Amino acid sequence: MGSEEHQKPKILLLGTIEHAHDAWSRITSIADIIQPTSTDRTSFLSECASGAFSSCLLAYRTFDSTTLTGPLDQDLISALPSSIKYICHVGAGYDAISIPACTARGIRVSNTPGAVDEATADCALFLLLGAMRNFNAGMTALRRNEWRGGTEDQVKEEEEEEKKTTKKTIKMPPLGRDPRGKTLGILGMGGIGKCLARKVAGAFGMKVQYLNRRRDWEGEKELREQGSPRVEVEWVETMEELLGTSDVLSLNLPLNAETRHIISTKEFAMMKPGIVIINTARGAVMDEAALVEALESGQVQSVGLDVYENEPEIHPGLLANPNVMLVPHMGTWTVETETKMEEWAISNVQMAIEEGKLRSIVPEQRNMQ
Ligand SMILES: O=C(O)C(=O)CO
Repeated sequence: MGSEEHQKPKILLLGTIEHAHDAWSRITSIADIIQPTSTDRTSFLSECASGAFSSCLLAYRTFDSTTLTGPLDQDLISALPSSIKYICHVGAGYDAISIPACTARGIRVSNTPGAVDEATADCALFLLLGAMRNFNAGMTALRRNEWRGGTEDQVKEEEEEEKKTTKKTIKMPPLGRDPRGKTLGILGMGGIGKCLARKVAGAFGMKVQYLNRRRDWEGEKELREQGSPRVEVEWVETMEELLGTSDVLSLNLPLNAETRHIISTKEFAMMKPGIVIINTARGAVMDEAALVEALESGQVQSVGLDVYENEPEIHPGLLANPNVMLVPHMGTWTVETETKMEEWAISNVQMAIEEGKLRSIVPEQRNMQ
């Protein structure tokens, strides 16, 4: 036997292993790890051209490694050595990777779908309640040393004044709305959407309806049979119906060429006036400039956002609006979930090395498995 046959496969590590060290140690025992020395896209492309990664079988990448490589678009995929056969992404959303470019080069891509569901749905729940109850306006007033929009003394003074007259002078955030009995419309009924449906029905007593590319009969049955209390979800056939009859809209669909700006001026006009919108998917599924206008006109009452069109930049119209609750992309930001995501991605690496296939290949490539 030649010595080549005993060589371990090489793995290109884009990003770092933060949590799943035990799982990663299984990989380091069966593969050699190559890490780039470059610090930006230009030098990364030069490093690719220098042959530094030649003979790597697979690339493991984190969401944050985009700051090094930029998006894994056509140019970057073409720069990778032809030995790369798999890209194992840590995260559910893989919009930073051009799947057509990978498919054309025979590169199979995996993501970590189920691992993110609970934490992302919890984040949506937080944003939903915060946006419905106008908590952001009250919380930011407090940080300005104001009590619900005025100093405590001012408020007391104004209360005294109010007793003498019938004049209402106390500055308060507008009254919020209770979620109970309201209708949540979910756009995109995947794992996160279903998890959210279960949570809002159980915790808040909300009604749930959804729009998806296809009606998910199996998912509806699961929700009915496993939900506690029973979760009855209604399927709606059109965007008009979803937007026109939902009190709250949650965006839970992946970002791709078809879903970019799926919510824009025309869709805002179809919405029930005063709707509340939650986005934990990707910023660019909604047209941010159009959202700012819809908030200013009052067509949209309030929003809760975890994701933005040009992260880490946020539209100034969103930052300035007290009816906007903002979280800096922290949907999966928990020890348990980040660990689970890394472990899931590592299980894809292990399967690729040992069995030549992926545990969770992206849906567009199912026929390549
Ligand atoms: O899993 C994802 O796609 C995320 O955005 C987590 O940060």
